[in-house]
Amino acid sequence: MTETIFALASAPGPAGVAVVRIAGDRAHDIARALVGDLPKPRVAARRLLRDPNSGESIDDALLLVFSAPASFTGDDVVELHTHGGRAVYAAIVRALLALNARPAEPGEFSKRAFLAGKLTLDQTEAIADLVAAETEAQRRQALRQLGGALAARADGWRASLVEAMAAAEAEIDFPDEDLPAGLEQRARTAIVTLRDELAIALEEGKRGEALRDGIEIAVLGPPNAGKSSLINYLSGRDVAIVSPIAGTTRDAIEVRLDLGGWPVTLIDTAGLRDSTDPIEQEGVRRARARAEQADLSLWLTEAAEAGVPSPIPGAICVATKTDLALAPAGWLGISTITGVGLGALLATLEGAVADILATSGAAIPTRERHLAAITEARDALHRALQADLPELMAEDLRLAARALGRIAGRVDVEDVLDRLFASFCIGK
Ligand SMILES: Nc1nc2c(ncn2[C@@H]2O[C@H](COP(=O)(O)OP(=O)(O)OP(=O)(O)O)[C@@H](O)[C@H]2O)c(=O)[nH]1
Ligand SMILES: [K+]
Ligand SMILES: [Mg+2]
Repeated sequence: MTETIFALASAPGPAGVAVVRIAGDRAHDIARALVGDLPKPRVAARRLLRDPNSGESIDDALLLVFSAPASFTGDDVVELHTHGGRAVYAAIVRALLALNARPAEPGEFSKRAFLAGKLTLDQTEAIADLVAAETEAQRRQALRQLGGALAARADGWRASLVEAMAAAEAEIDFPDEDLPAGLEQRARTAIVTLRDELAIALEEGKRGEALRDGIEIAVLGPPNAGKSSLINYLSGRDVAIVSPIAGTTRDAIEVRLDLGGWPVTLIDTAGLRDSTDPIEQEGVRRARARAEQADLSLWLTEAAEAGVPSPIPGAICVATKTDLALAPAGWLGISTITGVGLGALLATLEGAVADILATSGAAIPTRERHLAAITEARDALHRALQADLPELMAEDLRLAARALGRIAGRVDVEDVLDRLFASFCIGK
């Protein structure tokens, strides 16, 4: 018996269409109380939605019915495609509450889908990532994971452990027998290969995680270098105050950008200089702190004064205001007034970001949770190779398999479920 839950599956209106999802054992009965007879499963039909108590019409809607187990959550599901007005939704909520359906908790639909075996745990995470994806690269990564690529890879790792485990178990069960020569060696080779593959996956996973979060680029330089002008130019908006007064920017200002498909946060900062103004000093302190956290830094200096090398190690050096003076050799020259050099700057940034984020396109780990499981497995394999008793080796191999099983949610799921799904939005 599953409780019947409901939620708005689309963004809150006003909108052309809103989708209300109802799932649970009484979903079909509840829908019948709202519309009368139900269409066949998976065949859309137009119905008048009525309040079951007053009989008053609520909306002219499209109805989609799914029967357990052939639905997203695995139980009976009804989708109401209504007009996307707030009052329409409010009236539907009143009717559903009166029919004893309950508002869904965040992530509850996905959680049910996982518990019904419709999706692996990492696939449910991929849904959350796909919903949150802002750029092409993020969308592709989430879609790969939704397709089950990561779960399949983790299952492959577990499968390759089986041979090693069988060898260790054989030594435990038949300690005095002549086991086939090379059995132990084969097991060791399998463990070493897997351990190295996990180490690579961990490296890739850092990129996978970074792609979910986006790359931070700090824009640094002396006062009046044109930092805020560049931020405004690249974002196409007037996000930061620009003025001829040195020390205009105080707080770090963040702008999210889609840089050729890569998610990037540009950070405008206070011009770096020694100042006696305590507020400006605080701005300079914040600028330096952000520069240290950032994945990439741009060092901007007016072309007329760009002889001095950048004090920020590894920064991309940009000479500004090239409409007034020539950029020195080795510096990227830009002018936000004429637009000269900005295409080249964007291309340079895109290349640098791609260097940080580009992955093999394979099923890479994307979350801290995945990385923790892989780290645990790698460490267990490392211990297994050092074990001098087959019992100890077998135990470490079991621990490694268990850790890898956690990625897709095949083992030990209870402790992660509530935390994971609570971070989803309602209706997912
Ligand atoms: N000629 C010319 N002037 C520019 C250019 N870019 C910015 N400026 C001017 O330079 C002055 C300073 O620009 P800002 O963008 O405020 O410089 P900033 O580096 O953010 O300055 P602080 O926030 O004070 O550190 C403004 O008067 C801008 O209009 C450019 O490409 N050419
Ligand atoms: K300024
Ligand atoms: Mg500024």
